Amino acid sequence: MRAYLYDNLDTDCREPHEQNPSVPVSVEELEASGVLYWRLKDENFEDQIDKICADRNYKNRDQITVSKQGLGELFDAKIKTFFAEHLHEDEEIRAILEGTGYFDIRDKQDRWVRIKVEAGDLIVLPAGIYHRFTLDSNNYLKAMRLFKEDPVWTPLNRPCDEYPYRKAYLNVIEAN
Ligand SMILES: CSCCC(=O)C(=O)O
Ligand SMILES: [Fe+2]
Repeated sequence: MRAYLYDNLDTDCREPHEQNPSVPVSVEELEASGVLYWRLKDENFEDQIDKICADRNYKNRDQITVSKQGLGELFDAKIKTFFAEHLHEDEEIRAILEGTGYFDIRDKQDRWVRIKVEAGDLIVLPAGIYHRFTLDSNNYLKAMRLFKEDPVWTPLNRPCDEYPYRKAYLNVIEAN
């Protein structure tokens, strides 16, 4: 995983969009915005996932393959929804199984931070954080999705900041 400030250029979102010179963002800075990261080793991958699920009370899991083949005729619409800035009332938890892609999060200074993920990365986006997702130019990512409850997966788009979990998120971030 690598994170850096997004260049905010209006070009294809699948390009790296890394500022020049690059402004790296550390795991600690991501944590300050409530984003958690684990690097899972290849051996006993599932055991590591099971331990994180037990520690963080994640009860359900499924898989998603974000590709033309994986999503079929839903692909274009899903890609558009994923890249539309949104938040959830629950954590967004993804263990990357294959491929690569980008999660963009709005940090606590409201800057776009691009998080490049690859197989072996596990990322947790906190409830209430504004984020978006895109594939990169490889156009393929397979991820395990973990959930505290049964997923009622409701991406809620900006600019409404009145959501209770947005307020709760901001309170937690301000408290840090
Ligand atoms: C790899 S799926 C991530 C896309 C997303 O933000 C979502 O599921 O809401
Ligand atoms: Fe999301």
